[in-house]
Amino acid sequence: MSFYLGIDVGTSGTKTLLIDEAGVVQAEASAEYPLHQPRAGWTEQDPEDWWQATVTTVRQVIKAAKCKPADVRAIGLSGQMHGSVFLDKKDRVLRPALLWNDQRTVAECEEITQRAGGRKALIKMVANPALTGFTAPKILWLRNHEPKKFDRLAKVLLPKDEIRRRLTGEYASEVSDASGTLLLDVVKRNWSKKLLGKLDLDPDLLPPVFESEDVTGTLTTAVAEQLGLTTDCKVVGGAGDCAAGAVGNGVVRSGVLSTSVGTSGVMFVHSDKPQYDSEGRLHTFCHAVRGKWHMMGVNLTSGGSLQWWVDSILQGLAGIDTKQRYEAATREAEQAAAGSGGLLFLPYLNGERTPHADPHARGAFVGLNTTHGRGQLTRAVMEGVTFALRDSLEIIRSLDVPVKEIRVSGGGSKNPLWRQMQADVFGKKVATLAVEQGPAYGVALLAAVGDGAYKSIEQACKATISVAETTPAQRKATNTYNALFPIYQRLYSSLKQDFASLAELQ
Ligand SMILES: Nc1ncnc2c1ncn2[C@@H]1O[C@H](COP(=O)(O)OP(=O)(O)O)[C@@H](O)[C@H]1O
Ligand SMILES: O=C(CO)[C@@H](O)[C@H](O)COP(=O)(O)O
Repeated sequence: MSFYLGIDVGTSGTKTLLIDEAGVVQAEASAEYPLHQPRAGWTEQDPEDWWQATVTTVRQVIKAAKCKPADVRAIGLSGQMHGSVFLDKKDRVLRPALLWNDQRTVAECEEITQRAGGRKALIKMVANPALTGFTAPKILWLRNHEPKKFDRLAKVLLPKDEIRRRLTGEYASEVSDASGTLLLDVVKRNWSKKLLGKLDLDPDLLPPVFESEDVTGTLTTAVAEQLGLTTDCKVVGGAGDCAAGAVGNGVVRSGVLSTSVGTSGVMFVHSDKPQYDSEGRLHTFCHAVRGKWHMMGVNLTSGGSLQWWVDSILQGLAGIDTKQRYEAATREAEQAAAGSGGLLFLPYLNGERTPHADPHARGAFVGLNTTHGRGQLTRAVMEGVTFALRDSLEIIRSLDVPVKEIRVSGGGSKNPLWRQMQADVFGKKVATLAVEQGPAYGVALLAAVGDGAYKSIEQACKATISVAETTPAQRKATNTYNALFPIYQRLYSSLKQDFASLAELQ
């Protein structure tokens, strides 16, 4: 029997699981680590924390599954996208990694756009506009703000690719995650020498780029010993967490769309050819499926908004564990009617990406009155997050991309109220999968494909992934949300200037 490991280096923690060749999960483990915010809008993590979490969870999973080391044939890696691991020539980490939701690079985004010859020229080279979360502006930030460290810079790796380096001793990336650096020619699926030249960046700073199912190396002797595996164990390219999650949801063909309510919110659609939103609100990235692409809208503080609300604001619920806190809060939200009594919430707590690429945008409750209670406020937070996903869905629909089926995933979608709310806000039934294991499952499948257990990723998904349940939209709630959504959409335009003025005062 062959087994495959999937490792997802997430923002809140690393999740690892082991599947057999039929795709059945044998064991899983997770380990959390801190996120550092040295200033408002800055987010950083220590790559060493990711490595320790990887070692701990792999060892736990191997111990629990009781499989023979030689039977673990391949590993797939997934991780939070866009993060920058800066290494010197001896592979020493130069500073904490800047993360996907870090907003410090506004000036560097302008610099990139200008050096590229304007926004249109940039999109032609790398399929996307410059956004603060992406990796290229982080490299320029290091050059502009920490020049001594930049002088020692030898390699820039994405979070999961740093884990790959530690597992195999190899520098490598793959097309889906590399798309989010803003340095990949997304159409040609290789680094854009043209943009690197215009940015005056040495191409050697970047690792070779593979397709997601390609084998990029095998475990080093020391690591194989440390993890209780063998040096024959392969490590495949893997995928950024969005593409990996999509593979884990079976979103590997046209017409199927997935949403994820994690810390971030993602609306992801498969595409057989590169397709663009001319306004650059959706990202156009390579899919983890060979020769395919995807578009996605990303909300920076999606489930993260409910997490903030429940953990930081609902102090009355302190003292009970996280799961119970969410359950208690959402039970109260369930008592409130759809539309939260005319209360709207904007989930832009840390700025936003889709549809408003605005690092200065902030959260807001609008429409408060003295009859509103805690349940309505909690419900408004969940509805605001769901409206933000609908913003992406509307852009996808406006591009004539077929939307036949919506599959929901992520921690938030495990909650029945949030599943129903998504169906009602989208005005379309949503599906949940029999086994929803997210990005770690997706890359474990990629590892199985890389090892030859399946002919293709499409075949692997067909054999292992099935829909368990569908939640239809309720007409009355959909009507309420259809009436509120245009008001929600107008609020950002009304407040945009004030968000900018507030930012100046900080
Ligand atoms: N029981 C629950 N009810 C509602 N939302 C939940 C529940 N449990 C988790 N969540 C939401 O899921 C989010 C975490 O989802 P997850 O997919 O684990 O995120 P990530 O991988 O980004 O850390 C939390 O921020 C929270 O909003
Ligand atoms: O920035 C993006 C995708 O473009 C995020 O999706 C990150 O990849 C992190 O995701 P989570 O840790 O919230 O799942």
